[in-house]
Amino acid sequence: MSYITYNAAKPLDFTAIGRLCIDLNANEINRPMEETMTFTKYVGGSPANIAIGMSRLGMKTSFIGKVANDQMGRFITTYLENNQIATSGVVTDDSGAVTGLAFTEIKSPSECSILMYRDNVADLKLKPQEVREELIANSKMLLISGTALAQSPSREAVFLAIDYARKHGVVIAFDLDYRPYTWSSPEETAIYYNLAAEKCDIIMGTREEFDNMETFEPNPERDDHVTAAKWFNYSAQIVIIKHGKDGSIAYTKDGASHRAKSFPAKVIKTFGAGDSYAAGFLYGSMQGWSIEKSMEFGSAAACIVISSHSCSDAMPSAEQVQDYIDRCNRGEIIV
Ligand SMILES: Nc1ncnc2c1ncn2[C@@H]1O[C@H](COP(=O)(O)OP(=O)(O)O)[C@@H](O)[C@H]1O
Ligand SMILES: O=C(O)C[C@@H](O)[C@H](O)C(=O)COP(=O)(O)O
Repeated sequence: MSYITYNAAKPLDFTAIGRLCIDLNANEINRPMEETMTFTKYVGGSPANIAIGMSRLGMKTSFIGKVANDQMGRFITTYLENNQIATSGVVTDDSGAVTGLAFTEIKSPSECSILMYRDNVADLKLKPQEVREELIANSKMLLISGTALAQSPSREAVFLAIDYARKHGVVIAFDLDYRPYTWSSPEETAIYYNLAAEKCDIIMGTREEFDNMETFEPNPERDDHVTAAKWFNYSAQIVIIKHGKDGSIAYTKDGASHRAKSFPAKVIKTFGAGDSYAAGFLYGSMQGWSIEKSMEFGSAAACIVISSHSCSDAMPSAEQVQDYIDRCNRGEIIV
């Protein structure tokens, strides 16, 4: 059972709204950033990574966002176009805003962190009037991402996109994607995350990300079941709580829970796991696969990305993901 019905008449499979940024991933790995001298540039930002993942998996994909009017902004737009992602919804800032940067530190395969430069970033300047209704109306799924709710006018742009999606029968997926930068208080974070989550069909996040939403409804045991149950009183059909290497649990509106183990992986760095998992899972859901099969696909896609240097550029094709699953099942991936 797949739990979600997509409108097959819509020409676009997937539209994401939110940040388009740059990742600068440390080339000299297994050391602190203080000792890192060179970085490789990739397109980044969680919703951008997920859109690239969906496109690599063969989904007709478009993006709604804002880029800086500079070399980095043009690099991002060109990369999306080269990856068959429609950019008619990507507007260029005219206020002198800059491109958000995420420098990544890879101290060890399990000790990774991100140093973000996000003052006056173009992605948070997306205005409601720049959100093209027809792009959303023509999509089977809209993906929103929590960081875009951190500031106005991007916050209002995302809420308008949600309204358009609901008006036109578009499935809404919410990747919580919590980045502390640009949020001003735990209360502000919880209020806007909750307001958005109420309207979404699929909600995905890590345990820590869901904790941030529970400021006003403490869940002292950090019980996944308690967390998920709340959302079935609103619009949610599926709530996924991710636990890194320990796998993930999907709760569904019928009261069932579905667990996915992680696959073995030769990990280079852990970031990018969530974005590739999201792309793999959402792809499976759009194929009408069971929750378990979709989660398995997401988990294997995550392994491919965390075994690679980049997030966006390493997003796999469906054949690569299936091959990874087959190799794991044959015991060929030994960590
Ligand atoms: N070290 C790991 N080894 C294998 N799979 C992993 C590992 N870390 C994450 N994953 C896979 O990626 C999924 C998402 O990872 P997680 O770390 O929970 O999300 P995020 O990157 O958003 O923090 C997990 O459910 C798991 O399937
Ligand atoms: O989200 C960002 O702005 C940075 C990402 O591009 C980054 O590479 C990353 O951290 C991915 O996040 P994750 O998939 O949740 O680990």
